[in-house]
Amino acid sequence: METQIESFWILALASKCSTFSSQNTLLIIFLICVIWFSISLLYWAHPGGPAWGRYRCKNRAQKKTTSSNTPNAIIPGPRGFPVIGSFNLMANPAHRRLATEADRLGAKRLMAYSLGETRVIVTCNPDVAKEILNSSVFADRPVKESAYSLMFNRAIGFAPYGVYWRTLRRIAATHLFSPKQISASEGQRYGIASQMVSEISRRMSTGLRNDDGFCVVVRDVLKRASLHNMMGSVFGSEYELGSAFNAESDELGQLVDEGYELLGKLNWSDHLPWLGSLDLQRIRFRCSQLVPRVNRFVTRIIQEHRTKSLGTKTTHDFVDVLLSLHGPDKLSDHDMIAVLWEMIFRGTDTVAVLIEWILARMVLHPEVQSKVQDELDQVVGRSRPLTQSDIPSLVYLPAVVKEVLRLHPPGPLLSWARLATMDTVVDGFHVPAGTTAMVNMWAITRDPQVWSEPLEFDPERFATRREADVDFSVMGSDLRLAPFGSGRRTCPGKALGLTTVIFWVGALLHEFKWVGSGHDPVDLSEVLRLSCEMAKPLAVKVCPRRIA
Ligand code: HEM
Repeated sequence: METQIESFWILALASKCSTFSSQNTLLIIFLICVIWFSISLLYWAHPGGPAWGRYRCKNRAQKKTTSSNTPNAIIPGPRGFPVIGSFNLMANPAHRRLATEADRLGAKRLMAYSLGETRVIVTCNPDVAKEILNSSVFADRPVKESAYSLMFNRAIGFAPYGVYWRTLRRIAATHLFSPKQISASEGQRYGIASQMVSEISRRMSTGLRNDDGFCVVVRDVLKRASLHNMMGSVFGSEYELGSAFNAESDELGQLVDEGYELLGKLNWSDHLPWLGSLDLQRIRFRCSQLVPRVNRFVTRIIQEHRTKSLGTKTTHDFVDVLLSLHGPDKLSDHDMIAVLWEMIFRGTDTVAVLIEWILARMVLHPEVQSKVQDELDQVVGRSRPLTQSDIPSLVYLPAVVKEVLRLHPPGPLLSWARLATMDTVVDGFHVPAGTTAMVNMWAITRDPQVWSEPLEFDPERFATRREADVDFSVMGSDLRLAPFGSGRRTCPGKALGLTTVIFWVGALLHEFKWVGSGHDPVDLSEVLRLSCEMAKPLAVKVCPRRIA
């Protein structure tokens, strides 16, 4: 903006000049470039890089006219590159790069950096994380073009903090995520678990064959099971996992995959607005192709529910709930589509990604797997499948799930960042309104000052070692391990997600012994998309262990 104003004055002066020739035009363009370049360098010279430099230069000028009591210590951080800042830090896997940089600069408590024109702060410290996540100042999300294009600004995830967002959270908390609703969907979880067991057995006998015999790649089964589970709770639909062709769930699966890919990308034009019209990564184009397909799909489901509710429908899914709202809670069709689409979208990948990490760890640590299975044998016995009522009697299985959440949180940077809605102070530093704040949960859960032997996979730390750790809550009260976030924008689906993961993992470990495929050993490399997945899908062998 400043550069544009300066250019305007130079051009205005030049136009008054009688000797305005092509030679002078070149000189003026050269001068503009020099001025632009000098200003860029000036901004870039500040700790944290260009976006922080721009803010401080402007603010210094303002401070001369107003008196301010805010702390003026400078948050340490990398300068990155002129104009673009530290885009390199967001290259995959961003959580590792950010942690290494914070360590290098001694800025683990708070580090500032720039993504183009966006000021960002990130913490690798549980106390500072608490300060950020639990503050009402950070209850908003930064604008992300793909999220807005995909309608998430009218759903919970990206709705601005305010009455509309609060209404949606209340409706979802009452009708989808309440303990009553979660136990009402017990039968559905059980049914899908049995289907998974059959499907994995089928794939094991007919699946991929290598020198080592047959093996099964579980990701597809987990994702489809998770999608069916959400479609059941939200749309009331039921599908068979094994059925070779199911047009409806295939189509929704594709829509979710495409949305997941788009939302997980770092969009340059979110941070360099002057690139906006170019759509260099084709994100806007792909969103514009996806949204009409989502609209058509969800509108059809809503219409079917409208027609059915005119008849004698007894069961109530989340579409029925939204259609029954009245008064100020009533949603337009467009908003309803956004909310339903978000629930399917968010509930599918997180659960599947986490289960794949847990199974990978079980293959890598057979002694831990045996211990879970011994507990299952004691509590359930081998003559019947696991049921939800067995879960409260299990101690070691939840400890294993917590330990995997610690080492492989599906959202290592807590998926979606927060936005400062007003000037504030974090860890004694002034943080201006409009700053994006991130928590590096992955770095916190691997910090040797927070966890003893943090790189060891050791579920015992949550099972037997100290009483306090058996009761350790991963739901957001203790920021040493808060994989679902914390504060006002904490994950509303956390209880449903965790219940599903614990039950399905329990069922899969009760039914099968999981061993590595010699041909495709377990590879713990990560790739950070919207969630942090295994870069190489898990391929395993399973042996039935229960008496049929
Ligand atoms: C293992 C499972 C899951 C994990 C690890 C997870 C993780 C997260 C995280 C880290 C956040 C950001 C929290 C923050 O900013 O403090 C989040 C937000 C959210 N999650 Fe989950 N989640 C899971 C399951 C689910 C499920 C099953 C649903 C819904 C069906 C869901 C719906 C949402 C929504 C709507 C938000 C946005 C909340 C808001 O902005 O107010 N999540 N989740």
